[in-house]
Amino acid sequence: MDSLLRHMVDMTGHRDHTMLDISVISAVQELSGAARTRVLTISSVGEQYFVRSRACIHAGGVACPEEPQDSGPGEPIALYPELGACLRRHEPRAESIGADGLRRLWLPIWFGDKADTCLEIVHAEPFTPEALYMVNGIVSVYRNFQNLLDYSERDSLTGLLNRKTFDDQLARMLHASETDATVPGQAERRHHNGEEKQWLAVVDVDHFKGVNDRFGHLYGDEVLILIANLLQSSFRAQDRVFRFGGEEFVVLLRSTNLENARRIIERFRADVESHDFPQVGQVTVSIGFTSVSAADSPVVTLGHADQALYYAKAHGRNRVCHYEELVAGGLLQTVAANDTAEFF
Ligand SMILES: Nc1nc2c(ncn2[C@@H]2O[C@H](COP(=O)(O)OP(=O)(O)OP(=O)(O)O)[C@@H](O)[C@H]2O)c(=O)[nH]1
Repeated sequence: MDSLLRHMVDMTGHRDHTMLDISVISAVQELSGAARTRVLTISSVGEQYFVRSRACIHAGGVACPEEPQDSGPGEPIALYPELGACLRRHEPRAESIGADGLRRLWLPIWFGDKADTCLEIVHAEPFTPEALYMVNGIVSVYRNFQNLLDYSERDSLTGLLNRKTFDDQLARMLHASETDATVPGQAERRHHNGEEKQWLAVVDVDHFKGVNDRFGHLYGDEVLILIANLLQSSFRAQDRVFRFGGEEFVVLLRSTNLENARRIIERFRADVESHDFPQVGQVTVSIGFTSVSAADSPVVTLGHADQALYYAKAHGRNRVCHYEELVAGGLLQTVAANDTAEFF
């Protein structure tokens, strides 16, 4: 019991999803004597579901986060038919015995009818009812605590990440890109497709005050929610989408070349332009984007994207502008920046 309490104290002491993941798999691993425990992210691309390992611990090992690579959304769920059936039927758990004779127990973390996280426990022996009871208890605490963390990290209107989480997510993305650089084959890919970088885009709804003034705040809110949905469906699972407040959104695009970044951002702009917003009709967005480098502070990077955004606003709106291109063309000037502000 001491050990269980110690793990509960550890789990509930974190204010960060990665640390929470690590403490839950450490707890399950130690208390159930598993061969391996993982936290899986479940994502969908179109109609297909995929699983990706987010954190892992082996017997006698140290739990650690697993950074996603850019090779795709993960393994197709078809590789784990029992888990796929469990998710389709909204069941609390699934079990299977692998070719290695080891048992796998999957425990999806359900929030309503959605589960984008799942615990996987690999065990040599069948689970006793006592072990299952304890693991289910840990999973319930994990779910409640994840819910609390989500609540503090997300914008209540759109469900997107909020401004508070931006610096942390940016640092993670830069760290992950450094890790990717050591993956065999990445250097060749860069050589063929142009340099892969991280990108930051600032999205601002055009004439949004007019939407509120003509249709009222409720319809204005609905427009923001629909734009948030379009953002989430336009960008990849590895990218990050934030609402910075008001009608301003920020996207962090992970590891792609300039041509792709421009194409993805432009596609989103066009998606908004062609969307029929109930009652309101057509809405457009202006977007400024820039490359992200570890050498620049988040404030400086945001300042660059903002400069490009204001250029787009001043030159007709409903367009995408690239900061480095505007500077190279003499249309914007870089101004010596410090870490707190940049003026132009
Ligand atoms: N409905 C709604 N409106 C909001 C929210 N947050 C900010 N706003 C409104 O967004 C509007 C932003 O207006 P402005 O900053 O003048 O910009 P704009 O009308 O979009 O014009 P441009 O950006 O120049 O194209 C203001 O009227 C705010 O009151 C929100 O959460 N919901």
